[in-house]
Amino acid sequence: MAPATVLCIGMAGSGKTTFMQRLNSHLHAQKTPPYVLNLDPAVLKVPFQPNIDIRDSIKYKKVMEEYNLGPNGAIVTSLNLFATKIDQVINLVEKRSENLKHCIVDTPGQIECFIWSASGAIITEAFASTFPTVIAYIVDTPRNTSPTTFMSNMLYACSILYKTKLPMIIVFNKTDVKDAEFAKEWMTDFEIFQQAMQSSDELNEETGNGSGYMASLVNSMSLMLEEFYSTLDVVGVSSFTGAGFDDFLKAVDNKVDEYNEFYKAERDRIIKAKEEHAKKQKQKELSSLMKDLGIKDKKAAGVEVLSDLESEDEGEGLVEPDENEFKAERSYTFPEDRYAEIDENTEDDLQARYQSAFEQTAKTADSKTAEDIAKYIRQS
Ligand SMILES: Nc1nc2c(ncn2[C@@H]2O[C@H](COP(=O)(O)OP(=O)(O)OP(=O)(O)O)[C@@H](O)[C@H]2O)c(=O)[nH]1
Repeated sequence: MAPATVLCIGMAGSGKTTFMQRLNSHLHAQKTPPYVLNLDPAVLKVPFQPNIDIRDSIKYKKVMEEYNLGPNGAIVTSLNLFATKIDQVINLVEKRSENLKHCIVDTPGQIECFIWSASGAIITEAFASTFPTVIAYIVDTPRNTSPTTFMSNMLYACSILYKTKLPMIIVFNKTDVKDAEFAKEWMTDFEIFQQAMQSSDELNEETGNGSGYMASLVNSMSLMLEEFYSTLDVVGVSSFTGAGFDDFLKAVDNKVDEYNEFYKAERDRIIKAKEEHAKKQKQKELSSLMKDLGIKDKKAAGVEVLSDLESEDEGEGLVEPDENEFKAERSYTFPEDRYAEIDENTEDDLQARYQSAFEQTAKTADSKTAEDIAKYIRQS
């Protein structure tokens, strides 16, 4: 069975690393030790034993010096370097997957370095396309008791859901300091949240009596958030005491079911659609190439594969030309004797020509894809 991958994401100081440590020991106590990854290159000490640690292969300080980068640039560059090896990492996890129930991943506190970078997307995608993958969004509960801070944090979580398109669990951490009931209530009862906002000093300071532009904006956004909350599982935990970790694991199981039922199907659909589009594109290119080569005997040339395309896309496929018109139009490209050669070619010979023409097209298509990827990375 494929292990459930939990990506721990959260603002700096929300307690991701401590949460990872507690989750690791909790799973060890249940005799189901997880596979542990640390993807934070800048962390000085990790209080758990990771199976794979980005710091073993990439020295963050050296990256800073060598590329003359600031702290965040160095995190992104370290992740870029790591992303080039992600297939090897996935292979390592896959090799152990038979005996694994969970794979847990710690990420850098600078969320944007991970979520909004090309390498973060590559790493997330590599996991999500191999294992059922869930985001655990860690929230520092005591620091989110103000409705505006709370809502900003939830908007950030929403943008992560939008970017990763993966099932998400909101984990209210540090419940030993502040119980998470207030937050759960805000997420389930819109009126209670509105009341909290109206009596919020923070909001009143800016708008006089909580009724200006800010208040109405916050109101509209909280309506949008209601929709977002309905897709989430919410748990309160204390990474210090270990409270709430059984609930968290139940939420992971729940989200894995959701992943298999909805998210995986959606992912597979997108990947299939992309593959089919690329296939059609290649067939189209091949079709016009065959036309340019002036190959008449479609069957001998092995182009019966085009029949689907021809029926779907009339006029764009390989069209049987009128005999006279064909010769008159193409005579400057292919002299008469060449035509004779084509017509009399054996099936094998034509197949070889077809093959080489196809490879040529494929090469062009690949280099275009590579160019597009480079363009995307440069833009993002
Ligand atoms: N009271 C309490 N403190 C916690 C809990 N979890 C973490 N902390 C404290 O919160 C602070 C930040 O914890 P970290 O685990 O380093 O947070 P992080 O999100 O990994 O931080 P970055 O690596 O900077 O992103 C530390 O002082 C922890 O001791 C908790 O459940 N309860």
